[in-house]
Amino acid sequence: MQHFEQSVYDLIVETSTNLPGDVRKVIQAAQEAEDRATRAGMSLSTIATNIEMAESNVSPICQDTGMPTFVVHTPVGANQIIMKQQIRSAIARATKDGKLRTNSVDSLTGSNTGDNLGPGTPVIHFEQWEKDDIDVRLILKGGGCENKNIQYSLPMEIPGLGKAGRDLDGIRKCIMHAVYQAQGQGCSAGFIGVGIGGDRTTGYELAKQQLFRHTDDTNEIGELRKLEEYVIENANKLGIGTMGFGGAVTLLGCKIGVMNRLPASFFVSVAYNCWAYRRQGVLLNAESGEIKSWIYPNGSDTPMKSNAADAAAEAVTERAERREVVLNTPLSEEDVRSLKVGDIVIINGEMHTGRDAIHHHLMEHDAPIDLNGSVIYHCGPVMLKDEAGWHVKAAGPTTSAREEPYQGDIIKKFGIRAVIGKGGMGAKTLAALQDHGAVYLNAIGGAAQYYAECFKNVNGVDFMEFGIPEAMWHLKTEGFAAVVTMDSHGNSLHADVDKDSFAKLEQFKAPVFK
Ligand SMILES: O=C(O)C[C@H](O)C(=O)O
Ligand code: SF4
Repeated sequence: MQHFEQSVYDLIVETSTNLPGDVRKVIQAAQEAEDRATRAGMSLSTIATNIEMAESNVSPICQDTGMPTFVVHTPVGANQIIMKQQIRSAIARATKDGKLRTNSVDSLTGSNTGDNLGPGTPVIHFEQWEKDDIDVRLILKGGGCENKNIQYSLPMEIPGLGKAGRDLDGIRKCIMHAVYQAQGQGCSAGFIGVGIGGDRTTGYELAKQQLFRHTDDTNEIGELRKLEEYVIENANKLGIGTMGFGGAVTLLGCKIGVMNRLPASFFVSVAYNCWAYRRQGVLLNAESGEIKSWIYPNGSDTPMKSNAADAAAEAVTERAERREVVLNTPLSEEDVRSLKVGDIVIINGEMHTGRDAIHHHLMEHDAPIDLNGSVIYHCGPVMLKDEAGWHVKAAGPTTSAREEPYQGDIIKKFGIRAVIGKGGMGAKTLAALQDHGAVYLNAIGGAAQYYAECFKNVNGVDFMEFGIPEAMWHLKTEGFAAVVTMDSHGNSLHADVDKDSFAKLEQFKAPVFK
């Protein structure tokens, strides 16, 4: 077993940096289905470029490298204690090498362990089997999409869809609602795993297990296969689209499993996974721990299409239809008041990251720097330090909705002019944008390599005590492009898409599976 740790390390790196071939194919099909000249089409092109960049940089596809979750099948008698130790050391090494973000946080103190090890992290499930080899599978599922998991307890009344009973049609309603409620916040277009039955814990486990299925497999249970097909076809009629920008592709995959339940309980548990659907696996020789084969198709065999001629034609169409505005920081009130939903903004100058801990902190304290006219980026990057200083290794946006309780007050208190994030914000922030003169810009979630390239220098950092993802990084920025989705005139693309998709959801009220 002298190679076991190295094999697990290779699995971690591959999972974090090279999206598997079956997932790539589904994303390519989405690119073909979506009109390239729309915001959703453009976002999918950016996603495709990001996938390629991550592979060639051998760097994380998304900066949120998730909760590392291993499922290990071993021959009877294999030493699981040693395997666990080696998995943990492979995790720590991959973190040190910048292949994983420091993602393990003490829930009471908020302190980051710095090596992805701690109570409950990583998650390792062992199972024995009759075979001679060891099968190790890993999924890296990020926090934003994890927050969009949802569990239903039937029978219940589902918003927009009415009564959902303890039958296939009730399950159908739960799943349709699960896709609706995620909107763009879990970095749609996404994949869902559904667990029918079990208790609250095993139901979710079953849902997550579905995410280990191959994208093109077929469900052995006839009625579940039909339900999977129904959901894929109809969830895509909700019009939520990539990043919640509206569009033809909202859901990329749906896998449903079933287990027994207690007479009193009927849970439908849904695990939502973003497009950055990072899961891989290896079959290992149980003697040496060497890799015999990979379980899912290798990403490198499915290059993402980036047709230069198409892209150029697209850019011309784009320019004709949409305004592109270049802004240098600090921004003035006049700069941001002139922006409208749909405009593309290119930012140059200094930008500051700020997410959960910083927003909470700034409510009661002063900022370490002058934030007048500033741009705040909701982002928890992957950073590495060498002799030359800090470097940005991955830096896509995080879900902005979590800052909704603070954002409006923070904008006014410090004179912030632009907030960049993903998934949009609510009514309180929209009102503050209008009052104060500020704008919300939506970046493409998960496109961590694409945005990391825009950061030319790390000018400084504050609040390192909050850990790398939560610290306030001051970054010299060139050519950071994002779309105005909430402006200072009371318009919100997010509110519009939500309202629109809810009206569409209501059309799925009538029974389908009797
Ligand atoms: O933590 C992050 O960087 C992002 C998170 O996965 C999110 O989707 O909000
Ligand atoms: S930022 Fe988006 S792509 Fe990355 S883990 Fe979160 S939900 Fe997934």
